[in-house]
Amino acid sequence: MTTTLHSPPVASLLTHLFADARKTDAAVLAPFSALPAEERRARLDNDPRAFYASVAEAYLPVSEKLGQLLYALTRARRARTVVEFGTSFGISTVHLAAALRDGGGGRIITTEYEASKVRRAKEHLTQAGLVDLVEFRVGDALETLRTDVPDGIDLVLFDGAKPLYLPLLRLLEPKLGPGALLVADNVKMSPAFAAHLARPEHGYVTVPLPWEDDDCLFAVRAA
Ligand SMILES: C[S@@+](CC[C@H](N)C(=O)[O-])C[C@H]1O[C@@H](n2cnc3c(N)ncnc32)[C@H](O)[C@@H]1O
Repeated sequence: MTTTLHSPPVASLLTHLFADARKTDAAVLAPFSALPAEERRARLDNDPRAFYASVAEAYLPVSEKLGQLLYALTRARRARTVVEFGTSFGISTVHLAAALRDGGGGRIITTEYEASKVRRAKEHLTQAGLVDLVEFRVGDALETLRTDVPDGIDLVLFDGAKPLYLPLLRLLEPKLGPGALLVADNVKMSPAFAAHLARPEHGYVTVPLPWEDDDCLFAVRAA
């Protein structure tokens, strides 16, 4: 028996997308990577909209490991409702949607600034045979997720502009179901978000994922 994640159309699409991402991102991000660390940090923190527009050709995907974890968590949670902040070209969305398919269905609401990225993400989800599970919202997540988000969210992936992690969490908190799962990538760049989750009175149990090449945080809404 094979999962949707490992089935031929999805597995070969992901192999191709990860390979293209390695090649494309190295080229697109080269000028940014050449800047001093402080300058890179300032660009990301001060004007994330301009930063993401300047690298709109880059995938900036989750790692293969994090993709596998997203699939596993979505299945384990028996998720029906998933929210994703940061669609890009849809690599993480494919993992989440494959898990929903294997778990019996559901809906991913995913949101992205760049309309050109959403077009490509839709193509990828269509190639994977998973597009029916995904609702794409184009625009700033703080606006696109302000309305029409159902109660009882099972899992949220935070993978967009880091200064928005905490405001978005606050926006979505009333909609989180008991035991909801949160996964945040590059969380060191969002210390206020990590600090909010770490305070016992906020009701989360958090686990940093100890991956040397990535800084992800996993949290459960436990109370
Ligand atoms: C790290 S990439 C997402 C990668 C994607 N999750 C994947 O694994 O393929 C971040 C994306 O979030 C988008 N983004 C950043 N801030 C956003 C915001 N405030 N609203 C909507 N999209 C945003 C960027 O344009 C970029 O494409």
